[in-house]
Amino acid sequence: MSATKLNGDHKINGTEAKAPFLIGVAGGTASGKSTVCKRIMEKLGQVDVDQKKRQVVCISQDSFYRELSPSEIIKAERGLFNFDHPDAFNETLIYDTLKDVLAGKMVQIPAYDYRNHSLSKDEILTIYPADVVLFEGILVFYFPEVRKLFHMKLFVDTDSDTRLARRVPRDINERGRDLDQVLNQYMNFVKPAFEEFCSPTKKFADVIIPRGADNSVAIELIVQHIRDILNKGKPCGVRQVSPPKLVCTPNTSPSKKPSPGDHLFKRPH
Ligand SMILES: Nc1ncnc2c1ncn2[C@@H]1O[C@H](COP(=O)(O)OP(=O)(O)O)[C@@H](O)[C@H]1O
Ligand SMILES: O=c1ccn([C@@H]2O[C@H](COP(=O)(O)O)[C@@H](O)[C@H]2O)c(=O)[nH]1
Repeated sequence: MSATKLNGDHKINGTEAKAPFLIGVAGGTASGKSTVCKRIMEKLGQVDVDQKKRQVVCISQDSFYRELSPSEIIKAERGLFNFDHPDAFNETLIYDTLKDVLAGKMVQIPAYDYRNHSLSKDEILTIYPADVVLFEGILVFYFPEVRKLFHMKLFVDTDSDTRLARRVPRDINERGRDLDQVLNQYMNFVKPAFEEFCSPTKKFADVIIPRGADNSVAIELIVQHIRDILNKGKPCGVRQVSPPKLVCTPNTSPSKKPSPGDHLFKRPH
């Protein structure tokens, strides 16, 4: 799954691959994990940047659902497969992929096709080496070996009624489900698995974000912390990789007015 080609900042087959700062973002379904990641990327001026040049990238744990057998697919179509159990994920592939990411390698991962309960054969996402990698999903802190890889762990803590109220329209409108299927799956699998497997991982978080993306103060603090860590080059907590060498340089050149995406990180000369 990992590729050997590295982008311009790296030596192909060399030793100077960039080691990113790896952030895990966990939380219950529809808690706002993806939205929080998007806000972080926006605040770091990354959203409009070309994929190959992004300094902050995001990977979804959903790209690591394991392939289902034909009988499991039939169950899934009836809302009878437990996609919220740790066994639904390919733990080894998550670990190996994150190790490659930490080694500064480019990785290619399939998008997840929620309508067909399978990894997309057509949409392959290329994750180029970056300075900061966000890895988001319901069970990203569940597997101990995976958990140890993160430099920072965030848990998006949104009230379960709010999460259900968001999940129902999302699953119907974006994931091709009907109301009965969504509610049955929620009551039979999603809610019990959240309580058994996801919620207990909150204790591993460095930062808990109540109310998810609505919590702009928490997001701003996290973004500032990421900037500080990158500037200092000395992340605290688990350290398995060298920090990226970045300095925070707002573009204040008198000849050029700063514009929204025009800020934050610049490599030292
Ligand atoms: N703060 C918020 N206010 C309103 N809607 C939100 C908020 N955060 C997320 N949503 C919506 O809820 C749904 C789930 O959010 P998402 O970020 O995809 O959650 P997750 O990644 O945890 O599943 C999406 O439709 C999203 O637009
Ligand atoms: O085929 C599938 C795969 C996953 N799900 C549900 O998705 C959520 C995880 O995604 P979030 O974006 O974090 O909500 C999980 O609760 C699974 O139940 C699915 O329904 N079908």
